[in-house]
Amino acid sequence: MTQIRLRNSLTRKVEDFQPIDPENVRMYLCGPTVYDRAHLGNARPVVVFDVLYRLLRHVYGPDHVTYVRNFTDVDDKINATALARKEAGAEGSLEDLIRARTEETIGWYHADMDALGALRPDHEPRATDYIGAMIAMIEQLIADGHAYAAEGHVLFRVRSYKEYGALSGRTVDDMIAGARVEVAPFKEDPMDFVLWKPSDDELPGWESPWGRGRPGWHIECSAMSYELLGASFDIHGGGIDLQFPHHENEIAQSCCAHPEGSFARYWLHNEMLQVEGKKMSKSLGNFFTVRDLLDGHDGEKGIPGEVIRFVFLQTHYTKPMDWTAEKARQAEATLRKWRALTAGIEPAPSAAPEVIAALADDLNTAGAIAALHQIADPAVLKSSAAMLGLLEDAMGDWAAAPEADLSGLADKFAALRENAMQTKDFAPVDAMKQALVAAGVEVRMSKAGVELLPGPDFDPTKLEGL
Ligand SMILES: Nc1ncnc2c1ncn2[C@@H]1O[C@H](COP(=O)(O)OP(=O)(O)OP(=O)(O)O)[C@@H](O)[C@H]1O
Ligand SMILES: [Zn+2]
Repeated sequence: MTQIRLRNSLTRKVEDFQPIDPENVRMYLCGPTVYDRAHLGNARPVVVFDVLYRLLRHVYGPDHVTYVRNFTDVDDKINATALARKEAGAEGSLEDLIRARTEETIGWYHADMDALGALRPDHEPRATDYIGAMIAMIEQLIADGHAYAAEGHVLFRVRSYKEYGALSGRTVDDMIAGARVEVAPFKEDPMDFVLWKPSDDELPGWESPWGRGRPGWHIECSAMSYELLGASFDIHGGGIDLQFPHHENEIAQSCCAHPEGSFARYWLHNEMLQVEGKKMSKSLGNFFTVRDLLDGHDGEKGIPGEVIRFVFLQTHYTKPMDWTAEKARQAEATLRKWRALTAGIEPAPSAAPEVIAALADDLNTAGAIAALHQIADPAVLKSSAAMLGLLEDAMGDWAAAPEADLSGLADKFAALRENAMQTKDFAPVDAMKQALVAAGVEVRMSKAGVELLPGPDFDPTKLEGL
């Protein structure tokens, strides 16, 4: 059996991966807060952990891996978007608007991540379906002296858990000095964090022993992972931005509520997708959405999901990376070549050992791609690329359509339009526009000029004679 090695953030070492139960290898990934479209950075963990999921399924068998990725559908940012809609005159109760917003966002998320070739996890729990489990966990923590209720809140008593800080390698005192901890009069210690908080009538809330309220973010993952994977499981993943405080708090809650278990054994963190050296994030405003990239935006043409995936996989998940148009161009050229080579070919029964070996070496995806370049047999290329979620039929045959070069036609159309301005005879312009539209070309006219973009029904054969 292939020995997988993974860099464990807990020990800061690359270790042999030994599952608790090879019959059921269990992995949890922190999923999105569903208030808006995912940006490109949010897609990086999805692609990285999808590759790990594929590798685990390959090594242990597809029926012996359980992958859970949650949806955080209770959050102040979701409430704020729903409230803004209500204030803008949307109909329905705030609760209906919140539900509509989270449903819509989950739909977008699925469509976007499917387009990147990510397999759906085995479970995608929504936090609002696990409130009872969260309340039970909080009660246990209070009973054991790890948490206390105060003014409608419940707080985790950080000093009650000696190992706190082990994951991020910092002491509690260092953390207080470095972090923006919220000081509140009802806290025993500024480090203590919220497990439960009160909701006013305007906000979604659930009845609890501490009054009507809602859970804190960290307890959501602890409760959902416990319910679906148990007190001890194998791998916990997420972006490095979640290591502190989110993951540190998950560990504290889970290990204190379930001392019989060890919570996650291997912690994996992906580094950030950056824009000019800074994390792409909603709060910095330096983001573009996955959908923008897929569909095209600001005059740029759309990029196939497979190309986006390939670009991600060329950088090791532990390294920060930038998105560049040049990387996308090169990835597209490689994929077009490989897709032409493997079109209509049945994948070989197994993947090339060098590709598996690279992936088993702490997900060396760049090494696996380098190995793909060396494969001459198209059948083996196809089965090996599938380990990375590439060259699969499920991605559609986007590369089958010839690259459309519409710039010559755009120039011609612009010249016709120029001319019509003088002659006041717009019939030739209209005729050409109709022909372009009939060929599935989107015609955009502005003061700056004419732009022709191939639409979803683009058929280049219909352009002949233009
Ligand atoms: N720039 C990035 N690069 C890689 N992963 C990221 C980046 N930004 C967020 N993530 C990851 O995306 C996942 C979903 O996170 P979440 O929904 O909490 O993001 P968010 O709060 O919407 O993003 P932001 O950080 O932009 O506010 C997490 O695993 C997080 O680590
Ligand atoms: Zn989490």
